[in-house]
Amino acid sequence: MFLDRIIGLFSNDIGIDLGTANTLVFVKGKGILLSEPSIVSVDTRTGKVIAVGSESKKMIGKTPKEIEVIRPLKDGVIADFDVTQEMLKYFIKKVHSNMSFSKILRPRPRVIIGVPSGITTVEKRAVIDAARQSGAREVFLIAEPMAAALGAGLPIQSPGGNMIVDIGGGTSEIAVISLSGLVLSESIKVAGDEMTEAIIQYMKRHHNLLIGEQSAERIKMELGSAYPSERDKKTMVVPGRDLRGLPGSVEIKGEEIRHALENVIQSIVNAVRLALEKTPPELSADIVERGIVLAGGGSLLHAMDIRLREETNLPVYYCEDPLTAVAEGIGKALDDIDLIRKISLQ
Ligand SMILES: Nc1ncnc2c1ncn2[C@@H]1O[C@H](COP(=O)(O)OP(=O)(O)OP(=O)(O)O)[C@@H](O)[C@H]1O
Repeated sequence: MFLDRIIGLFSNDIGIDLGTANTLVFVKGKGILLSEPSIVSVDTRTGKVIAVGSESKKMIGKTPKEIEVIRPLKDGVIADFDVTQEMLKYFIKKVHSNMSFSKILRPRPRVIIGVPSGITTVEKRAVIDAARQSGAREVFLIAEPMAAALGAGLPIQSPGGNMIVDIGGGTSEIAVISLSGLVLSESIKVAGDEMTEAIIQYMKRHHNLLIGEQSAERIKMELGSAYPSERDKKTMVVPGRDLRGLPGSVEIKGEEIRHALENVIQSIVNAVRLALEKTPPELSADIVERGIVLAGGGSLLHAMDIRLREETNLPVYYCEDPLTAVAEGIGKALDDIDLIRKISLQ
């Protein structure tokens, strides 16, 4: 116990938003020190990790066959345990490498990790084990929508309904929070990455053009939208490979991409409606007044707020920075051990 406290003094506690698309690390007292894609490149002959994070993302679609670019998380949960552990180890080491004590002592931080609210017991164990084996001395898990609500500055500890819609890469989570607890949560495995995939499939089916994930993501950000607007008229020339395998390009319009994304968006809208239907009436009244708060990178799809406003007849707002809300929320929890104990999932 005493030794643990001494070690704690030398270790900067950290919060990790372990996302399907991006991992963010918040260091207590310092803020978000790392934000990198959750991607790892592995040499398949030796099993050795070659690159992690941003370095690895640059390799997508450009590697020789002996290098595999892996996303160790799928749908918000660990799909490849060993690679996730390597990635966590690398990120934890990276944020600690600038701190002088770490040259003398191996840091053993307390770690809080944001996970999807629908996580199973087995998946929880996998996340905790990965963090422990990456050097954590104590691990707490908190539900991503709870962390996002904290990060967005919602009054989660007071009696009153707060609705947060967190659209990430792999999961969309809708939660109603009151008195530091999740009154209800809906978690669906449909979010930003499904939008990207829908664009890849659309280009293949309607334009006979094969495009990579990075091009599809760019189209989503520059042309995609969730509601009719001026963007419908915007055009873009997309390079790719035709079905014969030859390089080619096609001009596409915003309106087409809006239609290509429709099924994915409708699934998210349906999940929000379902959550609203399940919300106890007393809390519904608060949500009518306070509105719905949007977080997560997927919510940045153009006009997502307008679409949800139209579909629910409720006010819908973005939190200050949707991409960092979960990490900021975990950061706030790091300052308050009582709050951590109250909201942690274990
Ligand atoms: N401007 C934008 N427009 C549309 N989508 C965007 C935009 N910016 C980011 N995204 C999408 O947001 C997603 C990543 O969001 P985020 O980093 O919140 O997810 P994550 O936390 O890694 O995922 P999860 O919570 O599901 O584990 C990606 O699908 C990315 O393409």
